Amino acid sequence: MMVNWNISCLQFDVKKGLVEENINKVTRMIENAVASSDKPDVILIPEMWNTSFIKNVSTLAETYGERTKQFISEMSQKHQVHIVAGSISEKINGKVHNISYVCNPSGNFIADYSKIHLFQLMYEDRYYVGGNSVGIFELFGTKVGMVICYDIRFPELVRKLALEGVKVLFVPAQWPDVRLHHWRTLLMARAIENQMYVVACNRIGSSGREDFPGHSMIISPWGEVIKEADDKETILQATIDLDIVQTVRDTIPVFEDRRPSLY
Ligand SMILES: O=C(O)CCC(=O)C(=O)O
Repeated sequence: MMVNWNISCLQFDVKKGLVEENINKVTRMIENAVASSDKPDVILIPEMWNTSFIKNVSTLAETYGERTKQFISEMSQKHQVHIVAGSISEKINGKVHNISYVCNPSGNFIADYSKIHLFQLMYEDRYYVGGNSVGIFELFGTKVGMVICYDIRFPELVRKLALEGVKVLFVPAQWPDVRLHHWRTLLMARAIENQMYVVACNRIGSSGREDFPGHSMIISPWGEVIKEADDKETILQATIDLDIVQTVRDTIPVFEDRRPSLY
């Protein structure tokens, strides 16, 4: 089992509907990340990173789902890195999902997760269907989980992942500036209450009336912010030590002290 993992979050301005431009950006950022002295073992990219949220989502989902997956598979293999590929729109049985794929260095997809909670405030529920299963998979022999953006408002979901043994939570997002304090607070709370690492990658820039603040974060199981980006394009890098999860869980044994029969 590998204990120390190098993680890189690619924080950038996702261009609405401009798939090739976004793919080129991610290509360059992955090349830069793997060329650094802390070559990542895992790369995380933001929610809906290839098209952003667009009106004609159904057409683009059809056209670019496979194209995008092929690209991720090639990049993972070429650079020998795991990629937690944010999310994309993909049409499955005629319905569009906000779905993330995890690819290993052999170029094989080892997991997917379709966003469970759709964000009504931005009409996501009009264009997408929600997923029906939680996102749990293994990296280097350790259980990890994934939720997407709005999902972090649902503590029950992340607690369920923790109870199933998840030690690291990946969170791709397009979280707006006006609720930046919710983003930071909720991510820290999920890390503290579940005593797990939280690795969250947000976008920057603007789309329509929405501004995005970045502030991608890597948070320890003790709730400390190990690294936090500002609102500029960046590769947010940190090494996480998986042994710390058990140390924190032994220090304050919340999982032993829970009394689920009462709540
Ligand atoms: O919950 C929020 O405030 C933002 C969620 C969101 O923008 C999304 O899930 O796309």
